[in-house]
Amino acid sequence: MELTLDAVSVEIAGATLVDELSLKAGDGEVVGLVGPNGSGKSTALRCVYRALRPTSGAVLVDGSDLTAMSIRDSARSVAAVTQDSTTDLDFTVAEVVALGRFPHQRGNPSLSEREQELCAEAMRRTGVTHLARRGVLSLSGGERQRVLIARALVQEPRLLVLDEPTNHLDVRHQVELLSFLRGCGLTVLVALHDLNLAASTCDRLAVLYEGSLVETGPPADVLTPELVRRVFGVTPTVVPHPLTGVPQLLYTVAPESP
Ligand SMILES: Nc1ncnc2c1ncn2[C@@H]1O[C@H](COP(=O)(O)OP(=O)(O)OP(=O)(O)O)[C@@H](O)[C@H]1O
Repeated sequence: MELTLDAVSVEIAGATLVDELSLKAGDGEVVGLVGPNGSGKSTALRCVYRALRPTSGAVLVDGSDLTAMSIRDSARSVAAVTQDSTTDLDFTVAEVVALGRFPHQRGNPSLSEREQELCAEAMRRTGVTHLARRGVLSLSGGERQRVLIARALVQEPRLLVLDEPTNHLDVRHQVELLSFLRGCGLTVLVALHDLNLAASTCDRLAVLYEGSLVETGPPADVLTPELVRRVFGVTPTVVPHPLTGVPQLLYTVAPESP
């Protein structure tokens, strides 16, 4: 599925949070949205998973305007894992994962054999099978995050939108999740803070600064010391990863003089 953001702007209370953002993710492409705190990443993603309507511009999937579709129709194609995808109700893990089937169901809440297998497979993939009967409110942050990813997978989306999905995850689960995103074959739009993981995971990066797109391209073209200094205010040393050649950023932490 091809995703296009066409001059998307979001204005709230007179402030422009996203300013004419145009961006494409081709079928099966993994595109990373990076930028400092408050640069508009979550706001842009909200427009894609329909938690927010752009003030102007359009979000298109395979050329069709998302806002012209019913929420149920778009939820069959677009799944989101977001920082606010929490539930206040103490469903079990298995129940939360099964909720991912909701957009595909027509009045019949029981899962078919195929759907049950889909849920089991998603829980295996995300390593939460052993938690199936636990209440989600009792989980650790990382466990809950993996449950939400399992729920997104059973939605069988063609586009996966993830806002900081590695938050709360330990290093093994970060690497596993991002390796999954690399190989899943879905179109992926993911906001990431860790520029090294973003470089290793994404085909292309889009850099946001104060709501505007300042650079887009393959990680090796985008992550220059100049760009990182200009956008993030730190000057890294950029070295190729010894095994993959992907650019990796090293930072120097020195004690501030009193
Ligand atoms: N509903 C709102 N009303 C007013 N301002 C908002 C609203 N939502 C977000 N903002 C502001 O818009 C800006 C962009 O926020 P956004 O959450 O999109 O940034 P972000 O790049 O995802 O940041 P972070 O890296 O900190 O998660 C921030 O300055 C934020 O305070």
